[in-house]
Amino acid sequence: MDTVFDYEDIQLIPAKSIVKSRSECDTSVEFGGHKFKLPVVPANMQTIIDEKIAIFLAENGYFYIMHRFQPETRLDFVKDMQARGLIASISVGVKEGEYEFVQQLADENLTPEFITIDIAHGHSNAVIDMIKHIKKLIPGSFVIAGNVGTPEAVRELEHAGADATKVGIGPGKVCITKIKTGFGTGGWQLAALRWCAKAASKPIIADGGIRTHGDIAKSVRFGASMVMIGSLFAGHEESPGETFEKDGKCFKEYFGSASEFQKGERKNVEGKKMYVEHKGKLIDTLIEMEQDLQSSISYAGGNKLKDIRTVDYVVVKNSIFNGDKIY
Ligand SMILES: NC(=O)C1=CN([C@@H]2O[C@H](COP(=O)(O)OP(=O)(O)OC[C@H]3O[C@@H](n4cnc5c(N)ncnc54)[C@H](OP(=O)(O)O)[C@@H]3O)[C@@H](O)[C@H]2O)C=CC1
Ligand SMILES: Nc1nc2c(ncn2[C@@H]2O[C@H](COP(=O)(O)O)[C@@H](O)[C@H]2O)c(=O)[nH]1
Repeated sequence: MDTVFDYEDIQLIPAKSIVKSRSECDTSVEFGGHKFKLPVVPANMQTIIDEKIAIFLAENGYFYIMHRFQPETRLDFVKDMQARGLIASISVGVKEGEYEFVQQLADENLTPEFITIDIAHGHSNAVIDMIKHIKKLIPGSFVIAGNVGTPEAVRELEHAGADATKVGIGPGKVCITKIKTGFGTGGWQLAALRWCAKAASKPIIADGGIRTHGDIAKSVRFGASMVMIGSLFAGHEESPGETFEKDGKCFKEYFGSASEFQKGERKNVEGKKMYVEHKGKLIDTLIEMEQDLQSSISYAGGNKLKDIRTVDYVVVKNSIFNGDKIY
């Protein structure tokens, strides 16, 4: 591991533009055999995505991953999405009941297009066993496994059969893993992504720590095929979190999947809750993300997402915000 840095420490260096308009730049990405409008996926968390949002995203060409916190609804969810002709993309854990759920999918001949194994410490035999279980029973599903933060973990999960790995332990906005345990990639997530991407032979999802739209381009530059985002997707009109009003302003709750609010108990808590100012419609954020990424591609001197992959960059420790606030 050489120098470490995070998103705010990096600036990408512009190259001569080859387009007349940013609208010529194509932000689409191929992932798991499907084409999506953006290399971005809202976090599979209960205050970020629900069934309505999943349908909206799938119908409009965006990737989504449904969370796993209403386990009893997942079978019908898969059936419903596929009956609509939409991609079914679900999450699973690693406890005993999850093995039975995968068996149930197989028994009913259901093959969700994507299954994400959503565990805090993904570099474990528990995840390796679940990858093997899914691949044995539902070989047609594209399996995303995580979360991890080292090249060894990426290699082991890929070797076990994962089709993609998710990188990010502790960089999330409502994450307290780094404080509670002393471990993780919080504060150096972008460098960890680069470290992992160098070892990967399959796609990587960068997960957590995205604070600005420019961070999406930086993730792509450092090896991400897809970028998972929580806080920037919280607080929308459609967001599932509860609305809260203070001093005439509207806020929505955003809480961690390992918070007491998700777990319903204070045991092994590694997440917290915050209130995010109301942001308007989800589609407006997605459109702005697309426009900003088109602009990034033009600054990269190209017209496709992959043109960002090869741009030069500089490390400007703690200086790029220069006191500016983003939003
Ligand atoms: N990306 C991140 O940085 C983090 C994300 N999260 C999110 O929180 C949610 C809950 O995660 P998680 O607690 O894994 O899920 P679960 O509560 O479903 O736990 C999964 C299993 O793994 C065990 N487990 C949990 N943490 C560890 C660990 N550090 N080492 C060994 N075994 C462990 C649990 O047992 P037991 O509970 O008895 O230990 C349980 O058997 C997920 O959605 C996850 O993505 C949570 C923390 C960090
Ligand atoms: N350590 C924890 N990480 C969590 C928890 N719940 C979710 N997450 C991770 O955060 C990202 C979203 O990060 P953001 O910076 O975009 O807001 C999410 O995808 C998970 O990987 C938690 O309780 N503890």
